[in-house]
Amino acid sequence: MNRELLTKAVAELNLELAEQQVGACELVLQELLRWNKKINLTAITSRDEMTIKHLIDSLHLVPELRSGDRVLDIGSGAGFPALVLAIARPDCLVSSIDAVGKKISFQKHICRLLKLANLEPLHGRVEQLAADRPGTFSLVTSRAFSSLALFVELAAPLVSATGRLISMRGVDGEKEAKQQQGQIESAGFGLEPPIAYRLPHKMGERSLVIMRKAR
Ligand SMILES: C[S@@+](CC[C@H](N)C(=O)[O-])C[C@H]1O[C@@H](n2cnc3c(N)ncnc32)[C@H](O)[C@@H]1O
Repeated sequence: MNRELLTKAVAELNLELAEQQVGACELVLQELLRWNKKINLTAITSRDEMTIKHLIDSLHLVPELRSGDRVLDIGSGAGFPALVLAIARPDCLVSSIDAVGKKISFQKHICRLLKLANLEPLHGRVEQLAADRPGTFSLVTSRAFSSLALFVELAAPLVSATGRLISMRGVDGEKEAKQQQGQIESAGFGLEPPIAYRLPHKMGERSLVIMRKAR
């Protein structure tokens, strides 16, 4: 992990991460590289790119969490953003779900290693979770999971009556959200102002599309 890059991003985002939380992020990347030699978990393997595209990108979601949030990260893969959220926000309870067992095994390994009690990695399909735990989560997130419309369709049954959905998207997030505003509203959500940001080292532009359950 590139500590300098991470520390700079933490300061710019006004986050308060203790040394132990920064160390936990470092360990996630170390373990990801180690596991990646045996099972394919990520295509990104350079130190700076992993720091930026996995850790710093995920950190942009941290200020959007409210204390006590019950978060679900759909299609969490090797744990981005779920692992970073759980490390950075011990005041929130994070569940993550992925259909691929080895990805969830990696997240469980990190939980054991870091004694991360506020992360619950679940192996399965989100469609089944919606049937098992309807209306459970105050915030449902995803990154690189699906179209915005499909995310809203799959997340809607899982979110609580006053909950929010946040889709981490590329540069076109705001445009996509406007194009699909009708569908989003018919699913029972209102669009909040999106958040656009740039990753360091010109590694891309990203956006957070935020939707709140309409009363
Ligand atoms: C491109 S990966 C993104 C992983 C991670 N969020 C990231 O940004 O690094 C999408 C993930 O969604 C998972 N996925 C796709 N459909 C799913 C479903 N219906 N239920 C649970 N997971 C699903 C896949 O197994 C895959 O790991």
